[in-house]
This record gives sequence, structure tokens and C-alpha cells, in this order.
Amino acid sequence: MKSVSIFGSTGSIGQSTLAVVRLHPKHYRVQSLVANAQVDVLWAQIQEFHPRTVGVADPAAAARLRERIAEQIPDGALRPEIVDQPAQIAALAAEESVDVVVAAIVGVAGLASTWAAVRAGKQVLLANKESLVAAGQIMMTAVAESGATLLPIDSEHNAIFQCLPVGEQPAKAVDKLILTASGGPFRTHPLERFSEITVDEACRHPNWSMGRKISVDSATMMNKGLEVIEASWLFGMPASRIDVIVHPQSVIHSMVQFADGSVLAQLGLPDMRTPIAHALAWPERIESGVAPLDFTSLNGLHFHAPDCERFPCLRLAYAAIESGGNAPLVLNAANEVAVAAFLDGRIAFNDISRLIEAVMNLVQSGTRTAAPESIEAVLDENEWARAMADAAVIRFENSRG
Ligand SMILES: NC(=O)C1=CN([C@@H]2O[C@H](COP(=O)(O)OP(=O)(O)OC[C@H]3O[C@@H](n4cnc5c(N)ncnc54)[C@H](OP(=O)(O)O)[C@@H]3O)[C@@H](O)[C@H]2O)C=CC1
Ligand SMILES: CC(=O)[C@@H](O)[C@H](O)COP(=O)(O)O
Ligand SMILES: [Mn+2]
Repeated sequence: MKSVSIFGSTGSIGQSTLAVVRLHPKHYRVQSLVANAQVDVLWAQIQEFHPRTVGVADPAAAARLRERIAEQIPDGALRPEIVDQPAQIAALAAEESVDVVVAAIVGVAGLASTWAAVRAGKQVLLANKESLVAAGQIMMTAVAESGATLLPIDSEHNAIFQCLPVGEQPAKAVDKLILTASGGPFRTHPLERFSEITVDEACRHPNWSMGRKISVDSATMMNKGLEVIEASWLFGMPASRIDVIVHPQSVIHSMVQFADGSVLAQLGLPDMRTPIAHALAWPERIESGVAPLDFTSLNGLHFHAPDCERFPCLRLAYAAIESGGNAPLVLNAANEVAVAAFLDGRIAFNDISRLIEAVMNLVQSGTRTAAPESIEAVLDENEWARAMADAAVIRFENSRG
């Protein structure tokens, strides 16, 4: 029996993880659940999975959950402990009795708990790509030092992990990693109408059901840019050997091209329960609840090169990794601020890439470009970059009138 703690349990990845756990009650037990504010969802998860501890980042939501527990779970019955201080929440990832930590908080908000899990040498199922983009070198060094096992559940990286030779990372004789991209909802949308794109349209991914931030990232293709950086750290591969190919069906989740001309691919329905089940059970295999592919019903698999004119975020991400230093961190921070501003109706869809580029240019023309050397410095640098992006949002709002 493995004990699993899920950071971001109320989100899309968190709920898919619990759907897999639900299928295997004899193999997995839930130790801790962590979320921000969705008390109703947390309450339902508590009743079903009986975690020992629940971390709630929003103190007002934590108070509501404590009240609900006091009212509904009788005195003397087993009540979960509720913690709401950032340090207490991160510490849940390092508890001795935890075997597996699922890192599925969205954004750099997930860094502290992912870091705690890595430092404690846990088996970490990584969805929270932003942590690796912001703190890749520090994180990978800590993985090597602590003996943590970092298993990617981001679908592309999980696919590559499945295609690479066992126990060989970085793998020998690999020419290229090929990340597939759906192209998002605006792959063929008229470019001159990008400024009118609504939040609902941007959040409607053609193939995957996901949280709002990553859905917008897919729509700008920044998601793929973040994934190139994520792949580079996970697999020790320079960005020059990581290609992106648009594959609108999202059936091939990524590929590895070897020196002898072989290309290995991992295929499956676009459902995150597959990579999550793969990583939960690794190196074994378990059922995920996902149906196998019906090849006869596939209407062709198509591929084309990405268009960086249409999706400048992909170009900006390659430029950030090429620049190195704090550029990937700044890219990520500016993207988090820009996406939140778009979701709040403050900037237009096509302002997202413009705003990120403006912040990147500002940083590149200054003197503060080195990579931070500790997690504390990463968090400071992230706040600094966010403040610059916040100021850019105000400039963009003012220029719109
Ligand atoms: N969804 C997907 O299919 C995929 C997602 N990913 C990555 O996984 C991560 C999660 O994505 P997704 O599940 O879609 O996102 P969601 O928005 O659906 O869920 C985010 C989760 O994080 C929680 N959360 C947000 N802020 C905090 C905080 N400060 N402290 C604690 N918990 C917090 C939310 O809690 P609450 O609900 O209470 O707000 C929620 O549980 C992202 O990094 C994304 O890029 C990677 C591949 C695929
Ligand atoms: C499910 C998953 O891993 C997402 O990152 C997904 O890949 C998004 O799709 P695109 O970014 O390719 O549109
Ligand atoms: Mn992905």
C-alpha cells in the first residue's frame, strides 16, 4: 500500500489522480490533500478518501472547512487536521509516511511543496511544470542529491519517459525529442481576429479538459514553450534537440528519434488518467479507467510545423532557454501575470505575448539577468519579475483607454 499526497487535489490533475486512486483502494491510500479555496470539492474528497491532513492555502476557506468538519463529523470520529500556513502546507510533502507526492498546484505557487518533496527524496509525480521552468537547475541538482524520483505526468514528458530506454537518462543515441502540440483552439483562427478572442473561447481546448491557466497557455502555445524548457531539464537535452510538431488530434503524445532513424512514440486517448496511472504504478502498470485507442475510428493523424508568427510565445520560450540565466523564470512569471490579466478581462488575448516580450526585453536590457542560486532567491526573483509584469499590465490597460 503506497501513501499518496496530492497538491492541487481540487484541480483537473488532482481530480484525475483521485479517479485513478479510486480504482485501486488496496494499493493507494490518501495521506494529504492540498488546495487553495474550493471548500465544497475538498469536503467531498475528505468524505470519500479520508485524508489525515488537508492543506488549504486560503485562510478564509480553511476556516470554512474547519467549521464544516466540526458540524458534520461527530466528536470522537476521525477528523482530518486542517493546516493553512504556507510552511505547514509545504511540510506535508516531506512527511516521512508519504511515499508519493503529486505536484499539481498551478504555477509557481506549487514550487515550495514540490521543492519540499524533492528535498525529502520522495517519488514526485510532476504536473507543475512552472516549478521546473523557474528553478530547473536547482531542482534537478536537488533530485540528484536527495535521490528523489521525478516522474513526469505532463502527457508529452510522460510519453518521452515511456519511450526512452529504462535507466538511461540522459539517454544515449537519442537524436531528438519531438514534442507534439495540438495547436490549441486557434490553430486556424483568422489572425486578424485574435484581439477579439474571449476567455471562454480560449479555455475551450479542442482535445483536453484542463484548468483555465494551462488552457490559455495551450491557446497561445506558451504551454509548448514551457514544455520545451521542462523537457530540457527532465531529460538533460539542449533545446536545439527538442522539436515541436503540431499534431491536431493529440493521439501521439510525443516521440523520441534515435540515431539509427527509429522513432518511438506513445499513443493513447487524450486523458490524463493514463500518464497519471503510468507514473503512480511505475515501474509496474495498472488500469487507469481509460479506454484503449480504437484505430479504425481514427480519422487520420496529421502533422505540420508550428507557426511562430501566429504563436509568438513559442519563439519567446526558445529565446528564453537560449538566453539562460533568469530568462526562463522571467518568461514564466510574465506569462502567469499576463494570463491572469487576460482571464480577468484586463488585457486582450494577443496582448499576452506582447506583454511577455516587453518584460523579457526590459530584463535583457538590464543587469539583473543571472539565474538565482537558491529556492529563496528564485521566489524573490519571481516576485520581482511579477512586479514588472504587473506594471506592464497597467501600461497595456492605459494604452487601450
Ligand atoms: N490539466 C491538465 O491536463 C494538465 C495540467 N498540467 C499542469 O498541472 C498543473 C495543474 O493544472 P490543472 O490541474 O489544470 O489546474 P487547475 O486550475 O485545474 O487546478 C489547480 C489546483 O491548484 C490549487 N491551487 C492553486 N493555487 C494554490 C495555492 N496557492 N496553494 C495550494 N493550492 C493551490 C487549486 O486549488 P483550488 O481549486 O482550491 O483553487 C487546484 O487544486 C499546472 O501546472 C499545469 O500546467 C500539466 C499537464 C496537463
Ligand atoms: C494534457 C497535457 O499534457 C497538456 O499540456 C496538453 O498537452 C495541452 O495541449 P497542447 O498544449 O498541445 O495544446
Ligand atoms: Mn502537456
